[in-house]
Amino acid sequence: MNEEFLERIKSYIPDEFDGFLASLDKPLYRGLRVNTKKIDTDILKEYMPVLDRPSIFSKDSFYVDQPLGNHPFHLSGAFYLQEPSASAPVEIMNVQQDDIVLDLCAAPGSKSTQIAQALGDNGFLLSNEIDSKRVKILLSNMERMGIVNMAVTNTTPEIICSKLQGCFDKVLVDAPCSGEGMMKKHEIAKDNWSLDNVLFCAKRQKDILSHAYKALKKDGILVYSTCTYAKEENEDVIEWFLNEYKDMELIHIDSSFGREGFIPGVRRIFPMDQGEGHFIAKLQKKSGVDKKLSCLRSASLDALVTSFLKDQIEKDKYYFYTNHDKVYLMKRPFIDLKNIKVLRQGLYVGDIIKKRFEPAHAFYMANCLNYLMTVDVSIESMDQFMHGLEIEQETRKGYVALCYKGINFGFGKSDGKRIKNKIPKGLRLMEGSHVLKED
Ligand SMILES: C[S@@+](CC[C@H](N)C(=O)[O-])C[C@H]1O[C@@H](n2cnc3c(N)ncnc32)[C@H](O)[C@@H]1O
Repeated sequence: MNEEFLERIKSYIPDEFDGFLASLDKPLYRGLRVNTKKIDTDILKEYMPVLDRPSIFSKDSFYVDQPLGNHPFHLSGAFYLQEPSASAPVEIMNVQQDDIVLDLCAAPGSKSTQIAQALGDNGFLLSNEIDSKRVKILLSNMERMGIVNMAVTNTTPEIICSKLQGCFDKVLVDAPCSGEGMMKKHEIAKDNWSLDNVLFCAKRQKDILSHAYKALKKDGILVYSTCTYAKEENEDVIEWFLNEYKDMELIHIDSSFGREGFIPGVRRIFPMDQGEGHFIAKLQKKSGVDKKLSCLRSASLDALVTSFLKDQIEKDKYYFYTNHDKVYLMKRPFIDLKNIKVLRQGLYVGDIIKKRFEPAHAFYMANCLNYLMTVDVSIESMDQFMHGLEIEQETRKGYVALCYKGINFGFGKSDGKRIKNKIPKGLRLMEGSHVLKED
């Protein structure tokens, strides 16, 4: 471990330095957060007795020890694997059902999916990620979790915030940082630590915050978080921000977890606080404008699409958007995002291909649509399906949503006796890897 880094930590917490050192040899804290958009937490607890240690950082979250990537409820998006303290920033944000939220540094999406599950039918989340590879992972996590009222964009904070000035009730800046709280996870970070990198990150964080400021509406809330301990990237950035933007006010965080940071009101989580480490500050913008996002009219649909939708969901409840034969759906009007690089807005319903409509996997991942045709399968059939195989099951002919214990994990096309596999190749399990049997 880098000596200079350790000396700095010692200067921050001299009385607890030994505890900090001891924490580095302990296993990582692991956790999961229930996706309450897909399953009720009490029901999931019944199915998964392993969920017996609630997280101290947010409701619907638990400490877990074992790897659960192939658990049927993970594959179906009923939970998200998230280090427990990483859920604290969104808990502190206190998202309301109708909020319009911007997550400015969003990939891979642990906090975006957490924000989305707190929003109601009128709420909207814009998840932006600057990195063109990471944004694809973000989108696939949003799809797996079945998020409907959202957009995933791939641009800079400067572009997104200047085009949508004064539009957001809440903005999350979960900033790129030197990642000191991740050193246990990434061995490489231990050797790569340098003060130059800390200072480089601090400069970038200030830049991102100055853009985030523009996106906030009057009275809007900004949550700033990092997973690093460096004061230069945490308290110093917030002091700079408050000094630079006089209408920003620090809101005192008074949570039951973590501890007060090195300026009053901000929160720090050290590994001795039952999570790997985070810094959180909450601020409110006291002046400025309050603009509404400009909305689009719901698209009129081709007859092919209408007849597909009538067969699958109660179509009249939703708003639609079409682009080059692709169809998307939301529970609220679509947003005008012209001149912004958008990967997705809304739930991808499918494509018109020649004279037929081909549904998309994403469409069948949102449990909240109340699909008219679902089929619940055994864990063995789910395993077969996740390997791209057909399954034998009597159902009505046509497209069916496939569920495990009522939670959607994909779809297939049935001839009445067999269901043809429609799980995208990239999501299938590899040979030798299997859907976990529940404990
Ligand atoms: C700490 S991670 C975000 C984690 C995410 N919020 C989550 O909970 O899953 C920071 C993200 O900021 C992105 N990033 C890097 N440089 C950036 C910049 N200059 N502006 C905005 N985002 C940047 C990184 O690609 C990375 O995905």
